[in-house]
Amino acid sequence: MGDFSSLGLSDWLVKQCKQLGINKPTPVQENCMPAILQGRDCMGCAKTGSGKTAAFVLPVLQKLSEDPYGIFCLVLTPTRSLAYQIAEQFRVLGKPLGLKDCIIVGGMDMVTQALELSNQPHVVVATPGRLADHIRSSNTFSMKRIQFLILDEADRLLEQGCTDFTKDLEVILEILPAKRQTLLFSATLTDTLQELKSIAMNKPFFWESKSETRTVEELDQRYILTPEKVKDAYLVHLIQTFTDEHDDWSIIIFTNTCKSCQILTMMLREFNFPTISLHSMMKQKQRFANLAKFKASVYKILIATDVAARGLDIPTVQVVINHNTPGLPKIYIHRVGRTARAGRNGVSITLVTQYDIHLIHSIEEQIQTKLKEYPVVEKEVLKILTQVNVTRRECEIKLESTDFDEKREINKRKQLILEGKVSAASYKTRLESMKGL
Ligand SMILES: Nc1ncnc2c1ncn2[C@@H]1O[C@H](COP(=O)(O)OP(=O)(O)OP(=O)(O)O)[C@@H](O)[C@H]1O
Repeated sequence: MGDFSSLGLSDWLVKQCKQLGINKPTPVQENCMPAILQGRDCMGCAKTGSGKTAAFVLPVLQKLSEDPYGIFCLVLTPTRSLAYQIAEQFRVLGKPLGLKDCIIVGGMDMVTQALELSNQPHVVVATPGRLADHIRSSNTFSMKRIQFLILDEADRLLEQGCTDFTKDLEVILEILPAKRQTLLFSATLTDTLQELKSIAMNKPFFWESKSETRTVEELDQRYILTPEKVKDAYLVHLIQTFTDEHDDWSIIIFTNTCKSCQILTMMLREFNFPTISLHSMMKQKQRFANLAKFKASVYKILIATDVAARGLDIPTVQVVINHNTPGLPKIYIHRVGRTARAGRNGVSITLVTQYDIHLIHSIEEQIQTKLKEYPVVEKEVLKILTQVNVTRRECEIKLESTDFDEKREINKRKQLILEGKVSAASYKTRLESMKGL
């Protein structure tokens, strides 16, 4: 493996990398960076935690240093926290350039963002929805001269999931110059390859890490077969065991809904575990604050929905627990990829009920790895079963006495209005009936 200089990177950037402990390029960097520096479009597919971010940040910074002007580069990414993480990499590596960046995500003040955009930043990192809102509502900035468009987690941006970015992407692509370099990265590009190729128009250089498995070798992948009713007792038991055995550890627990995230957080706190949550029903500022506290190890346990499944890079995470078995192998790959990053070891434990066994089979088929059973002394779990289930029920009752469900309903309807599926008038009627007016 060569070093960064031999890939064509300038001395000042090699020095910046060294300062951050980035000495040797990872395979995705070694393969994609020369093509990007030559001016080619690029699609890079490499496992989670393999350094895809620096693979695009470094060449962009190099090109920017040769001919600096704003707005030079636009990065699109599916989640708000990822936008901050990517901007941070640009900021740290591009410090000697006096790089100006701007983060455009939902949940933050539009006016401040519009001002920042009109201030000609070199790099804009955005989630598609909010950037499209700015394009629709203002003409104070132009992206006509951008050199780079980067789609991070590109397959997620193009898939039509519960948050559908495709309409916003159309609005954004409309204002970008046809002559630009387009770079697409993800750990799971292959499923949407054809759609992606149509965005990277100019015969993209395609690189995929050659490996039989789709998860990293340093990850120990386990499962626990459990009846639904015993799941939480297993969870509490697992966390207690990790707490007893390790000083320097963090755990991310993934669950399928915001409500479940909230209840599990309340429940683990009742057991005095330092727990914090991250889901889309929380205000943006709260989400950032919680993530920062988790990163700083003030809280050792983060309970999250799939809003945190992709891209988050938190080196201290040693364990990922799937409280529900993910319905799609792709989601599993991203979730467990929050641990065992950049060559470190990690463990993932998926709680599997009898109804989820077929999901595990399709996950195993996709990742080309068999999950191993995680050994647990069942007697110990059964000892705490009643206490855990009673605590959970108490938490459910507590949550029901708050306006959590009402807020959830309001959020759902707002989303439908934004997507044009429901009229504002029918929303108002429903809201009034909910309030008993
Ligand atoms: N050449 C390198 N040597 C050592 N560490 C590196 C190198 N390049 C990147 N890293 C570090 O590896 C970690 C993971 O990188 P990054 O977040 O870019 O992964 P990724 O491939 O984008 O993962 P994901 O698919 O989960 O988003 C980061 O902390 C980053 O600083």
